[in-house]
Parts: sequence; C-alpha cells; structure tokens
Amino acid sequence: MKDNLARDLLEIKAVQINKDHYFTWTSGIKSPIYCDNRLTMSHPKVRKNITEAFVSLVEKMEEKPEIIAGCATAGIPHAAWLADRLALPMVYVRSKPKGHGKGNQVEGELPAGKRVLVIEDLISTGGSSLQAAEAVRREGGVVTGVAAIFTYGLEKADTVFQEAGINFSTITGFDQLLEALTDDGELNEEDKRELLLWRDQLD
Ligand SMILES: O=P(O)(O)OC[C@H]1O[C@H](OP(=O)(O)OP(=O)(O)O)[C@H](O)[C@@H]1O
Ligand SMILES: O=C(O)c1cc(=O)[nH]c(=O)[nH]1
Repeated sequence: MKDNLARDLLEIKAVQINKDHYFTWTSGIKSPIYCDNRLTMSHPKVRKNITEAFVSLVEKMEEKPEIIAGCATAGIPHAAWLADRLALPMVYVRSKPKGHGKGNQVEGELPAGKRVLVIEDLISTGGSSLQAAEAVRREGGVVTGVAAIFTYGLEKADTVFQEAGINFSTITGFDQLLEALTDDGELNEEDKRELLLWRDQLD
C-alpha cells in the first residue's frame, strides 16, 4: 500500500525535485523536494486509493474515531471523503481562529468528549497537524490520532507527537518515494543517498 501510493503520487506528478532552486516549506525549511498532495483532488482513482488507505489505518486503530477532522487547507477534502466513507460526522480546523464572524478555529459540530481523528495531507515537522490537534483538544475533543497521506520521516515530527501524547500514522513517505524513484531510474543511488542525508540533517 505504501509503495503503491508513492507510485500514485509520482504518476500524477505531485512530486518535484529541484536541486538548483529550493522550495520553502511552511516551517521555513528550504527543501530540494516538494510533494503537492493537493493535486490528488483532481484524480478520482488516486483520491479513492487514499480514502481506502485511511480506512485501513482506522480499522487498525484501537480507539475508533467518532468524528473526522480535516486540517486546513489540504487535509480538508481527504477528511471529507473519509468521513463520507465511514458515515461519520466531520469538522475542519483552521490554522488560526477566524478573525471575524464567530471567531471559530474548529468549524462544524464538535461535542465535548467525542473521539476525533485528525486528517492531514502531509507531515514535515508536524507543526500544522499538532496545532490542529491542540485546537480540537481546546474544544473538548479527545484526539485519538493524526493520520496523513505522506511523511518526510523527520525525527522532529516523531518527537512533537510523542510529547503531545498523540499517535500518528501515515500512508506513505519520503523513503518509499525515493525507492520508487530509484527503481524507475529517475534517481541514481548517489542522488538517493544525498537526499536521505539532507533529510536526516534536518533533525
Ligand atoms: O508538518 P508541517 O511542518 O506543519 O508541514 C506540513 C504542512 O504544510 C502544508 O500546508 P501549508 O502550510 O502549505 O498550507 P495548505 O495546507 O493551506 O496548503 C501541508 O499541507 C501541511 O499542512
Ligand atoms: O512542509 C511543507 O510546507 C510542505 C512540504 C511539501 O513537500 N509539500 C507541501 O505541500 N508542504
């Protein structure tokens, strides 16, 4: 499943590598790689594979969610498809409280004490999904976990979730992507080693 999804991301050209012009991530990290999971919205078969992979993750979870929460913005559509597939209620979580109207950070109904699974598209440092999980907790929700399509596998992310007492699970990630690219001859062993070293020095 992990390898298949990495291949799906490559097929829809969600992944760009540019060693000459680095991308800036939301955390400020400069990166030679960018994975645009937003493109999955435009590919019904791929987004269905993602929904089914999330369903498999949920099936393995001891604590079953009662509400699915999408992280704004890229997590929202996947949360909606998963909530629909599981016939569960859904909310979404803004990156910060709305500056007008009701001033909500969490939109939708979130009764206190309900078990909530937070859905994110991608985890780099884990900062965005942790913020969303904390907002859910402030509203009285019980966060049963964070699940994402893709992780860069940074130790930093493991640490922040561990410290917050949150389980996180992912469908695919950087290692699977590099394997697929090497198998396809798009990267040679030296490029792969360089990218792994680059990732590892981020921690
Ligand atoms: O683990 P982190 O270091 O927080 O990085 C991952 C976050 O960055 C991206 O969002 P972005 O801020 O680009 O916003 P978007 O979802 O609205 O596109 C991505 O969709 C995650 O939410
Ligand atoms: O960390 C990020 O901001 C980030 C990295 C990435 O590869 N893709 C993305 O959408 N965001």
